[in-house]
Amino acid sequence: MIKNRQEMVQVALESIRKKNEYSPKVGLVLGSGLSSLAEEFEGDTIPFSEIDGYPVPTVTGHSGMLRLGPETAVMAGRFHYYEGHPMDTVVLPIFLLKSLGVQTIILTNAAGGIRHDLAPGDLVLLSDHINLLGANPLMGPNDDSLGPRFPDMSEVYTPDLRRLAKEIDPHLAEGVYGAVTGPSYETPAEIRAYRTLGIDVVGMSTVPEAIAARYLGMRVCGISVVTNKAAGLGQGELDHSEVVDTGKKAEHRLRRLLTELVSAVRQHY
Ligand SMILES: O=P(O)(O)O[C@@H]1C[C@H](O)[C@@H](CO)O1
Ligand SMILES: Nc1nc2[nH]cnc2c(=O)[nH]1
Repeated sequence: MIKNRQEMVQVALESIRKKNEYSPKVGLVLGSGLSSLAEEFEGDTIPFSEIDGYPVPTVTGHSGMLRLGPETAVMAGRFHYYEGHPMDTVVLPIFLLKSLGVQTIILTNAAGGIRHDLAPGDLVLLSDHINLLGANPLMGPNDDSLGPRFPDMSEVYTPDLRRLAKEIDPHLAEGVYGAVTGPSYETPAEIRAYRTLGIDVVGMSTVPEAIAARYLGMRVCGISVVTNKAAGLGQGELDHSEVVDTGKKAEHRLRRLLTELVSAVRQHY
């Protein structure tokens, strides 16, 4: 299994290296409705379809391209467990970013707000997460040259990065992200249960990526865009097209946060 993943990384890396040789230190993954933020960052645009062995996103709002430049590598789109991908594929972008030279990763997503003070359009800086996916991307044989068999997860979201983000946007909310498989949204009863667990925002991604990134020794920052109140807390039914639309509307505030955070990271490390 591990061999497969490392082979996939190698194949993908070789096809990217035919296009450019940049080794940026900062990586970003853009969630639902956030793909156009990639244009904020300098680099060559490489469609996922031109990266050998790389899947193409099947979800609206994930454009499916890598923007690779001297300072940043931006994945506009990601692979979700609910799309039917094995965990190795879900975290392939993280292993690939690591092999490109990335040391700090900023993971973004669209999420449902569970905590009462969170409204659509709000940004939430992740302080921690709860993995309800029933799977972990590090299961299977371990390659000790990449990371430890039992990696510590007591500080997944690097405190220093959270401090930098709060300096840029002092009103930024903080909260715990809960990852579920989806693709069905939650029932109101599930949301009440998740609240008692301490989950502030709920989504279908990010956690496997964060686990893989910490395993690989990267600094990790997580940012959720609250695209809707979670099931039973708002009005009406949940709909992915609204998730994408609200994600796009939050782009302005997120754009400033991401661009300033990237420059702060470059100065800081
Ligand atoms: O990739 P993210 O986590 O931003 O996408 C969220 C979770 C589902 O893929 C989708 C549900 O609307 O948005
Ligand atoms: N699981 C889940 N994912 C989301 N992504 C955006 N909104 C939601 C939500 O309410 N629940």
